[in-house]
Amino acid sequence: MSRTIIVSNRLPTKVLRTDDSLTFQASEGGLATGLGSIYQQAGNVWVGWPGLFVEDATEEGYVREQLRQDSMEPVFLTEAEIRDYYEGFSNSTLWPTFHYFPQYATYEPAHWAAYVAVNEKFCQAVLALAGPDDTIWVHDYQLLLLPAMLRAARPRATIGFFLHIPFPSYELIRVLPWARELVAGVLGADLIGFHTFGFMRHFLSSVSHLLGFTAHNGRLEAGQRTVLVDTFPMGIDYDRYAEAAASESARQHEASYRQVLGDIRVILSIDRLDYSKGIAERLRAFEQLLVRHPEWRGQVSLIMVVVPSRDQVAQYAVLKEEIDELVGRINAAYRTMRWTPIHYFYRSFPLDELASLYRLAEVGLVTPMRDGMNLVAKEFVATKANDHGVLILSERAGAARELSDALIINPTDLDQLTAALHEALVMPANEQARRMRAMRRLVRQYDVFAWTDLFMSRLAYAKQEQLSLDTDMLSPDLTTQLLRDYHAAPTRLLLLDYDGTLSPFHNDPQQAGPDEEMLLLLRALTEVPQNRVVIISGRDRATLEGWLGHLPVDFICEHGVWLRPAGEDWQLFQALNNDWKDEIRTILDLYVARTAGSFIEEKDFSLVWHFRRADAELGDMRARELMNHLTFITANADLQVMEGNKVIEIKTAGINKGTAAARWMATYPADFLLAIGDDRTDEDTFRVMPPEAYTIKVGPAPRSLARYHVDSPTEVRQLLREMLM
Ligand SMILES: O=P(O)(O)OC[C@H]1O[C@H](O[C@H]2O[C@H](CO)[C@@H](O)[C@H](O)[C@H]2O)[C@H](O)[C@@H](O)[C@@H]1O
Ligand SMILES: O=c1ccn([C@@H]2O[C@H](COP(=O)(O)OP(=O)(O)O)[C@@H](O)[C@H]2O)c(=O)[nH]1
Ligand SMILES: [Mg+2]
Repeated sequence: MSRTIIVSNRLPTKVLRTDDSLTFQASEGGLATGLGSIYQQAGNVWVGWPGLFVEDATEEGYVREQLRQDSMEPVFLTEAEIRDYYEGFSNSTLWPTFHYFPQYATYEPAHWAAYVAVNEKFCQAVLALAGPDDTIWVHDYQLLLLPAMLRAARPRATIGFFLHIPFPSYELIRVLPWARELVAGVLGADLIGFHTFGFMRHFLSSVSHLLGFTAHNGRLEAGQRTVLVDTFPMGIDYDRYAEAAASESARQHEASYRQVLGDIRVILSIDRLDYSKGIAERLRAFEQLLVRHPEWRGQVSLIMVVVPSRDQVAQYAVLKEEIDELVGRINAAYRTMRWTPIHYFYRSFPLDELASLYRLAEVGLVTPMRDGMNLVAKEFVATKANDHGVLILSERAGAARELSDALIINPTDLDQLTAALHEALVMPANEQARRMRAMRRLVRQYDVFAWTDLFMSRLAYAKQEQLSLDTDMLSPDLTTQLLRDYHAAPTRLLLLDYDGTLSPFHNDPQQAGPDEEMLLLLRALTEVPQNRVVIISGRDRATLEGWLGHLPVDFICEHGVWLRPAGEDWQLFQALNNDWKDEIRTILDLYVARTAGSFIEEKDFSLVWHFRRADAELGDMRARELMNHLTFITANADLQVMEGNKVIEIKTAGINKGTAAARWMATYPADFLLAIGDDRTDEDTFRVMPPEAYTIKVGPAPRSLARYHVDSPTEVRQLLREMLM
């Protein structure tokens, strides 16, 4: 049976050492609480760190055994690994960078080395567990390299990746000396998920800048593979929180708190201690509320739960002091014998007590500077069965994309935050109910189970698509077969594309002329009497004639417009007119003016807009725009618009490499047929070839009509050399 292997840095259970014994306790933090509800289904297993340094093999065996009973597989980490990989690279480099606090980031090569090593350790743990049909779902920033590591070991594995924290703008990620490796690591997955479209957009932009891969509609052509990228806002286990809040135990806790508080109204704040959460700013806003609206003194208290987190990381320790100091100062300044402004707890609470706090609170105050999602906001909503209560939510939490009925605030705007607190406290009941009802419906519908289902079904789809369009790599065995057929054939037709096939791409197309090796190879191939060698290219005839005209090869130029069998004169595929050129050239001129680095190439019967030298993203955006523009204009003209590798070409309809290749096969029938090409326009050639022909796609994107693919022109030349041996 196939199952899902969940992999994350932290297991949903953490093991604590108290005096002489070990205790097993639920982990805090959104990832563990969110996914904690689902991993035990259907034989799934969760791989991660149990939060404990084991003392010896016996203890390790014991913990492993205990966790296995709950479908967890521990990855034990040493103190040095936790220092350098977890506190170091994960939480002192990646976390601050991804949350837009680059001033807190450190860049330590030793931390990077540990990060690589621990990702490798996780990889080994997963490989030891995963069968070929299992689905592997990797979570979060601590394991960015893991998808590619797994892919290298298991090329056909089904791998999903989800990032729980923001993905920042390229301008932040580019600062990291390891930016390329990190992004490439994630691309080992078949599907990559983010909480919001904003994070996804930043990721795609970084991939394009760092690795040169572009995406259309969330489909990223990444080297040999297609990777799907999409947004999946994570939900909570709604029923679990709603039930916990309705439980007898939560009611009792609430009643006992109420007894102590009297009729004081409660604002609630819950987070891990983290500078991304805006805790200090929240305290200042509460203080300002007491200053600007003294009527709330003695009436309203802030209950603030701060869960200890990453306390070995310097910035967290600094923040702890700041919060302690602020709370102390505010309480000292305003408290009375019967009223405490801030009830501050620096520890974690079990679910039933947490639920009673949610019940107690009229206002949920969630004000992170940056947050991937923020599940506390959703939990607060889930517990409000009576639709009474107001959520104040930072516009920079992922949750704000969904919970638009909250009071949405900018957490750096202290005045706005203060005003929102006041507004929440005076909001009429019917308005509270209207907002809360809408939010509750959403949180209930898109719960963590819906989230998992959406991700998993999309992952299955990604995999299926990947497999169905897979073109086989031209393996040594297949090469042997090809050579055998070639040598056995009395006549052979070899259709060779030029750019990207015989010759690697060059920034200036006019610099991509043949080198000595290519000329010798082509000459040698034509000297074999059984061979007919055809250069089938999109290029203009003058250029190709200048480069290769002295060789006895056939030419098919301008995508089939101009033809020249070896030793004969140039001829047109059919009579053509050029009346359309002026109008289209005017449009292309506009795109050249608006896209620095792009230019127009004019051929006898076509016009080409090149954007290889433009900024990758801008070029891509303009290309979309131009395609739309041209589709509209060429609809009634007898023209076709073709997208190639960083080019858009406009020419007379009905002629392409395929029509020309078909004419060649009819005119010069051969027993052995070979077509090699790298571009979308070469797909026209592949399409007309009979099934027994050898068709080979060159370069990254493996989705092709060709039967086989090779990596680059280097392999093409190698193959041609072998044909001569
Ligand atoms: O494992 P820790 O270092 O103790 O940190 C706890 C977790 O914090 C982060 O949670 C994130 O995931 C939530 C669910 O998607 C999301 O709501 C929140 O905005 C994120 O910050 C972190 O991403 C996890 O890996 C940690 O385990
Ligand atoms: O005493 C506590 C306080 C909080 N939480 C949980 O910790 C999670 C915090 O997740 P969130 O997405 O809000 O932020 P993160 O800590 O993941 O950045 C929520 O599910 C809370 O219910 C908890 O288990 N015990
Ligand atoms: Mg080409």
